[in-house]
Amino acid sequence: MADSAQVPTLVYLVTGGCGFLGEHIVRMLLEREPRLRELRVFDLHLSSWLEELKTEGAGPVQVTAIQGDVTQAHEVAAAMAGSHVVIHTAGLVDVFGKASPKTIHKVNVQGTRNVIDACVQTGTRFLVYTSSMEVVGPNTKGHPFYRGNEDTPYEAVHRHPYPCSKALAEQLVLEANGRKVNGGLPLVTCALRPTGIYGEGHQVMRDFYHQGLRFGGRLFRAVPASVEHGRVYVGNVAWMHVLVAQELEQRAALMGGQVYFCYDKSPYKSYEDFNMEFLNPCGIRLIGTHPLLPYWLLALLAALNALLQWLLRPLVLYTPLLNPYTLAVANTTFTVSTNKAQRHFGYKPLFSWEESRARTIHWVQTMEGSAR
Ligand SMILES: NC(=O)c1ccc[n+]([C@@H]2O[C@H](COP(=O)([O-])OP(=O)(O)OC[C@H]3O[C@@H](n4cnc5c(N)ncnc54)[C@H](O)[C@@H]3O)[C@@H](O)[C@H]2O)c1
Ligand SMILES: CC(C)CCC[C@@H](C)[C@H]1CC[C@H]2[C@@H]3[C@H](O)C=C4C[C@@H](O)CC[C@]4(C)[C@H]3CC[C@]12C
Repeated sequence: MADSAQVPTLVYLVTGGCGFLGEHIVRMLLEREPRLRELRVFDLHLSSWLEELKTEGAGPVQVTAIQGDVTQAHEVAAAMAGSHVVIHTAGLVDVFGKASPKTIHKVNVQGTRNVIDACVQTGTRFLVYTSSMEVVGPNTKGHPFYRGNEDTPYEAVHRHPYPCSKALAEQLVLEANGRKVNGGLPLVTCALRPTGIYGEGHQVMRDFYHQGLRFGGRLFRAVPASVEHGRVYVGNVAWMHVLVAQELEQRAALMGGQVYFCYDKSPYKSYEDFNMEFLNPCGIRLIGTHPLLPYWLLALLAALNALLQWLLRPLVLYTPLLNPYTLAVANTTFTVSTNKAQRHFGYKPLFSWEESRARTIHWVQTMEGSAR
């Protein structure tokens, strides 16, 4: 990337730019990448805020909305032609059985292969991939990963289609580092592994909030408070993506082919206790200091849900929050403690915990159908 502090020259492409994380990345790039000339937002479904951004919020940057499908190689290549950096965040995030394993594989693995091939074909040299903590774990054996880092040994065993697909896609991205792109220069790739992302726009938080409202302002504890679940604020995840994209050229030898957990100062808590940091100030209480139902009963209910999903599939899509996989993830300690991103590219969280919390609470309070 040419050093062009005065004249913006860079063209970025963000796949999945209309999603929860994608929107934050798009807005962060517009705020924090002064070298940006054009920002291409590629997504299967284009959002209405993009139109507003194009007319009002983008300043001198040209924002180009591209409705497209990452599973279609020609669409990806056409969108990518002439871009310098790709942030590939599009993905099918499904742990509830909404999509078939085949579709998850197609979008997450074949889609990523198409992005890599398009880089090679069009001469795009820098690729940042949104991976996931799930590439590591929790594993199917329920082993805890307690404040581990990128080098912590852990038996990564995947069976669920989502983590399987993310692990395969990440591997493709890392293996592609150094591949020659059109023009003869090497591709530089990097993968970011967020833990559970929270913040403005988080669908699962929205679901828990509405469930709490339906139960008269109450949620019932299902996971022991002692199980730690890693969480990271969406603004900090977006900032990490932008920083990696900015630093990849200068630090290609160090950063190329590397993985980084996404982290910030969010506290270590159980999944439910963490959610209560936001839902409590919005009028929702978590009932019980211990899970109200014993684990064996929850496991039975989860298995029953899985059976019902299978039986009902020909008639209706039954996708409850509780299934054997979500129960296992929520009940297994998985937290991260690392400074690799700081050492390699100077990352520091842009948002403090207090700010992340305040922004998320404000979003819940102003959500459609909220109690206020
Ligand atoms: N949400 C989390 O907690 C979390 C944690 C770790 C990693 N991730 C990863 O972050 C990325 C973004 O996740 P998110 O939570 O913002 O999900 P999201 O569903 O809100 O966003 C994904 C976006 O990708 C788009 N997309 C899906 N299929 C597509 C296709 N075939 N072609 C083009 N676009 C397509 C969707 O329309 C959507 O806008 C994913 O790759 C996910 O695996 C998410
Ligand atoms: C016992 C149940 C009632 C609790 C249900 C909570 C469950 C829906 C939550 C718990 C943990 C959540 C996952 C976790 O934060 C990390 C990720 C990684 C990311 O790549 C995709 C989302 C995912 C799987 C979260 C999904 C929702 C989970 C399972």
